Amino acid sequence: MKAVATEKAPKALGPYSQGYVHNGIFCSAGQIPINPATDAIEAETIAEQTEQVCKNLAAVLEAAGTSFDKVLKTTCFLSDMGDFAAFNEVYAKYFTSKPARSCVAVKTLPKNVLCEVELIAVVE
Ligand SMILES: C=C(N)C(=O)O
Repeated sequence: MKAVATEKAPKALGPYSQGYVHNGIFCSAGQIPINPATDAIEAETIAEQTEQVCKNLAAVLEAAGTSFDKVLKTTCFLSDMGDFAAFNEVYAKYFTSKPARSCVAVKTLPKNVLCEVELIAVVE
């Protein structure tokens, strides 16, 4: 089992890793829209926050030796299901292979962000 760690994605906010690879499978931690260069949340709108989340996921996927086209499943957390359409618009640009997905609205997310996404991908 190998922990994934990259400075191109935000540091963990608590007792967890950015992800783990085991037996050809990568499981990521949930990514929220922190800019890893500044450790700050600069993105404001759901579109901007989704874009930052996807950039962070790109970084952990790369560090794990895989990519968006190898993603099997994502889990998406929104703080407001009213953001569903705007979230999907940005999400669809990155997840072009349309992996399996669950999307739920939750009461609050860490740092009061609007969205968080975690994923499972194949590492070949
Ligand atoms: C942001 C997270 N992934 C967390 O707090 O677990």
